Amino acid sequence: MLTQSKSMSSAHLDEWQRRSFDILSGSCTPEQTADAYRAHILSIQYAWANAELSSAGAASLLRTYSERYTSVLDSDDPRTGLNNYAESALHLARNQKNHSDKWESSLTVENVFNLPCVQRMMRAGLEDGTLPVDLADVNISVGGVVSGGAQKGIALPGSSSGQQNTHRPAVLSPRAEMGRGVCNPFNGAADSTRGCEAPPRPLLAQNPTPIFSHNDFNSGNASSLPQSNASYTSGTNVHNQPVFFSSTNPSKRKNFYGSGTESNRSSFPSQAEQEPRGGGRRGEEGVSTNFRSAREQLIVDQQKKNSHQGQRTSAANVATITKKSLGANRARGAFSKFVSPMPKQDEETTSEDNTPQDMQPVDERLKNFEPKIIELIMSEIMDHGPPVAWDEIAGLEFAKATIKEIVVWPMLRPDIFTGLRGPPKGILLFGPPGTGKTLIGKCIACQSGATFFSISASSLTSKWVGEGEKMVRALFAIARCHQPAVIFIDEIDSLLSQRTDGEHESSRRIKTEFLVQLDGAATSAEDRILVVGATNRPQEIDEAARRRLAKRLYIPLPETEARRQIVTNLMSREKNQLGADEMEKVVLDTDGFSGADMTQLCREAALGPIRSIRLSDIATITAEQVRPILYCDFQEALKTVRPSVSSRDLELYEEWNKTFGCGR
Ligand SMILES: Nc1ncnc2c1ncn2[C@@H]1O[C@H](COP(=O)(O)OP(=O)(O)OP(=O)(O)O)[C@@H](O)[C@H]1O
Ligand SMILES: [Mg+2]
Repeated sequence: MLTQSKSMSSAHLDEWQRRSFDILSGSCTPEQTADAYRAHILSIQYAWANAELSSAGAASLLRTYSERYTSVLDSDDPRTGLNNYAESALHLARNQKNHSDKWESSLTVENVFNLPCVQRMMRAGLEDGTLPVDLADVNISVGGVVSGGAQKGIALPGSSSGQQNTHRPAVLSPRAEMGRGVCNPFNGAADSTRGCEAPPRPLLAQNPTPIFSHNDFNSGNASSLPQSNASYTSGTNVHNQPVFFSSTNPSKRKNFYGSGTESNRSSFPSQAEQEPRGGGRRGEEGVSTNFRSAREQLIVDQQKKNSHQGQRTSAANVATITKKSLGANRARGAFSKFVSPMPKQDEETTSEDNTPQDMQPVDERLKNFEPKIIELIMSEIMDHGPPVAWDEIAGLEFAKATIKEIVVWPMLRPDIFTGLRGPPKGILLFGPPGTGKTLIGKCIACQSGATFFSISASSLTSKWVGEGEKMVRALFAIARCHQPAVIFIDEIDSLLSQRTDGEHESSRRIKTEFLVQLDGAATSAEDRILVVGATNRPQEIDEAARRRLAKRLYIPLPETEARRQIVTNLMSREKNQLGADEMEKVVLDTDGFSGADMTQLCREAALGPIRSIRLSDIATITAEQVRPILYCDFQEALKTVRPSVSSRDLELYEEWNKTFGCGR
């Protein structure tokens, strides 16, 4: 050995010698011996790789030490070997399920009779009156189902199905017939009409008979089987009298899965019925096994998957109906439920054509629009927010009456508001800031009963050329689908400002499209779409848009009465000691204030009692101990709150109203 490795480096040789000595000393455990041999093998490989050893020498050494190494590993003597192989093999055998466990013969009790050789034998038997193998003697075990061949509802050509209790087997032609013919071989022979009504008992488990093996049952009550040497001991053994079943009776098939009565158990389901039920088949036959063939399992899995998908799809459909899009129909305002901008798992469900459910247009008329655009527009629908009543809007009686006349009533009674009484298709609310234009829009949304689209100019603009026009088109198309509809465009001046030569092409095109759509909405008499625009810069609105927004209503600064109403409304919710004369003084002092300014003044005054509390008390004082709002608080507030609308601006509005407004 050492001579073979003469050329190995001295260091390796030293190691080699030490290991060899250890092995030979007999003091090593099998593990140490195996390790030493493995180190030997590595040394040989190393030496050969470094050309310290010839190939022939390396091969010889490797063979020798590999054999020794494996002999240590495989030896089942615990003193000299590790028995790795046996251990792992046994471990595998113990713990790992053998795939062959799941193998099932493709032969079934149905198809075995379709085999040409079987057919031949049966035909031969029919022709000469004898069978090469008497089916009565035949016990068939296929795929876990044992069947006495003569018991099958075998219908030979020419034989009638009514030939019950005859031992002569017939050719079982249709597959279903054969399946039907397979019966429990423990039937009582005397009552063949009952078919397989004998108490069920495990078949294969007790009598694993090879295919087409002859019965070796003891002869028993064979009187009813004159030509059969098959035997049975009632209730225990197979009796093989021929029994014919009518396989075409669907009720029988159903009964198989029915109440489990004896008669029900007598009929086996056809293959078509058996397969989807998977492993339950044999369980019902009495063999308690949960085994399913791979194909059965596949079918069950697919059914589960399909039904699950079906549920998901229907759930997604419901989601599509109830919640058309992300954010669509979303409640706005502080009290609305948060809707995540991220689509939920269920919402990502796609339909068969892989179109996300959410993205599917809900109306035929919208099919030309991209789902994303529809999505965006739908998200602008204002379903409900904090309700605003007409009474909450102080003053503005003429504007409110006009809006009721042309918005609310026609929406509620379209049958009356027809022809010349038909409402205008566009309204412009203009006036100084903070006078309640947006408030009116919210009130229309609540009170009109129409689908309310609250559109901001920014949602209709896009950096992509052409996208903005599509958005405008989609907006009107969707509004048509949701009639009656109100399209409220706050700050409409930013969308429909006058078209100039220097403006960007895309914004110009959006405007044009909007004007076209506005006209389109106006020309169609049936459409009940109202565009309500609000602006505090009416002079900037394009003249073409101005014409289309036929009813232009001035929303002025609140008059004395309106201011009183605002203050009264707001103070009624707070603890105050404002006398009537003091209230009057407040109202007179606030001439030129807008509704928003009045609100701001009241807020400021409401802070007066809090400011009067000493800093040390602020943490401990109860709400009841806070003093009521007094006139002096308003006086203080009036020092800081100023009207936001200048008289010069006011003149401009008045002027524009005189020129273009529809007010009196
Ligand atoms: N007529 C009013 N009656 C009661 N409150 C009003 C009235 N006008 C304004 N307000 C108060 O002012 C707030 C702002 O009003 P709103 O937003 O409707 O003004 P606007 O006319 O739309 O202003 P802008 O032109 O700046 O958009 C309202 O929330 C409301 O509290
Ligand atoms: Mg506004």
